[in-house]
Amino acid sequence: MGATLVEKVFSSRCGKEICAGDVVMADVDRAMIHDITGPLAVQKFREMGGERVFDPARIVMLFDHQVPADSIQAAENQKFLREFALLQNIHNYDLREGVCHQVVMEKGHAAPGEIIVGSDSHTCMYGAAGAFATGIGSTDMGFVLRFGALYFRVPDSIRVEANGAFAPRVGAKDLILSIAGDIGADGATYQALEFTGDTFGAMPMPGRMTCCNMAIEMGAKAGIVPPDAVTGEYVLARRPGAAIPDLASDEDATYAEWREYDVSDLAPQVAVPHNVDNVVDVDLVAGTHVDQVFIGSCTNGRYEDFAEAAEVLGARRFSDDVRVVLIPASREEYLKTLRAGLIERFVEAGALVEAPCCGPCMGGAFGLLAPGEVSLSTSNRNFRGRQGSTEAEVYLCSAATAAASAITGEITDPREV
Ligand SMILES: CC(C)[C@H](C(=O)O)[C@@H](O)C(=O)O
Ligand code: SF4
Repeated sequence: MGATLVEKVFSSRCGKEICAGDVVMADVDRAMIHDITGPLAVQKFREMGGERVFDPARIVMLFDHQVPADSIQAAENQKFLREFALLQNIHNYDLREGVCHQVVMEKGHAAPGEIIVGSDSHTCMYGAAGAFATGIGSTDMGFVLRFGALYFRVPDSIRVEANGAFAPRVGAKDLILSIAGDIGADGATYQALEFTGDTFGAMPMPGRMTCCNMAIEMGAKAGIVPPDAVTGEYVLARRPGAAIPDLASDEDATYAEWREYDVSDLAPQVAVPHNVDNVVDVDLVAGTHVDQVFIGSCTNGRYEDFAEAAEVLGARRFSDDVRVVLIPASREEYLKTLRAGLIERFVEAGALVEAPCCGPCMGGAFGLLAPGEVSLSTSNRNFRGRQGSTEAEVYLCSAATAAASAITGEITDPREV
C-alpha cells in the first residue's frame, strides 16, 4: 500500500513501515525553544533529572516575543535562558536574529525528511523545507531536551492540491486564508496538510512558509510541501552538503481528504474578526476603517512581503489616520529590505519600522489596540484579545492588501489602488 509523505518521513526515521495512527518514539533533528516557552521547558528538563541536554548542536534557542525585554520578568527569563545556553554549550542561540521560525529556516536548521519540534505552535512552518515539524508543549520539550526523542502519533494527511497561477496582487496568503475558510479552524485537527499541485510547485519558499505556517490555524499537526528543486536550492544555500532525499507521497497513498483549488480566479482574502476561518473576498469588507496596519510576523514578514507592499505604495504616503507598523521578521530580511531602499521609502511614507521581533502579532510586547480599535494584520491569528483589548478587532490579510489599506485608511482591494 502506498504511503504519504509524512508516513515516509516516520518510516525512514523508525527503520520500518509506519502508517498514520501508529504511535512511535522518534528521534528529533532539531528542537527549538524561545524566550516565552523556553524557561518552563528548562524547568521540566531539570524536574526530569536532566543535567546535560541530549545534543547542544541540535537545540536552537531564540528570543523574539519580548525583545528587547519589555518587563523585568522578560529580562529575567532571557537571562535565565542565556545562562542555560552557556552552561549547556548551546551555540545555536541568539537574542537578536528575529522571529524564531524565520531564523530556523534561514539558518538552515530545517531540511527535507527531518523531524523537528519547537515549543511554539507555528513550528509547522518548517514543512516548507519538506520537514515534518510540529509545535509541542513545554513538558514535552523538557523530555526532548533530555532525551532527543518524543512519542508521536503519526497523523493522517489531507491533500490540498492547488493549480493555476495567481492574478496580480493575489498570492500565498490569500490562498491559505481561503483554505482556512473552507477547512475551518479545527477542520484538520491532528492531521497533516500536504500542499501539492502546480501552484505550490511554482511557489517560491516565502509563500510556502506562509502556507505551512498557518496549518496550525486549522488545527493541523503539520503542513508540508513535497521537497523539490526550490526546496533543495534554499536548504543547500544555508546548509551546504545537506541530504535532500527524494520524497513524495505514493500515487496510491491514503488520504483522509483530497481538496482541490484553482487559484486563477482567487480574489484577495480577508479573515474577519474574530476567527481565522471567517474568510471573505476583500470587496465584502472594503471600506472598513482601520486604526493600525501591521506588516510582519513569521507568516508575512519577509523581504518579498515588503517588496510587494512597496510596489503597492509607490511614491505615495500612508494615511495619517493609521499607525503603520512594519517589522521584518529577521535581521536577514531587515537587511534585504534596507539594502533595497524600502525602509527609507516606508519611513518617508509615514510608517514605524521596528527591529525584528514578534511585535504586535500576539499583543505581547507593543502595538496594542484600545477597545473599539481595528487592526489589519499580515499575521496569522485574529481571535479576541490577540492584539490587545478584547473589545478590539483584528482582520488578517496579505501584505499587498495591508499596504493598500494603509494608504487609504480603510480596508482596500490592492488591485484597485
Ligand atoms: C508564545 C507562544 C507559545 C505562541 C505560540 O505557541 O504560537 C505564540 O508564538 C503565538 O503565536 O501565539
Ligand atoms: S510572529 Fe506571531 S505567530 Fe509568529 S512566533 Fe511570534 S507571536 Fe507567534
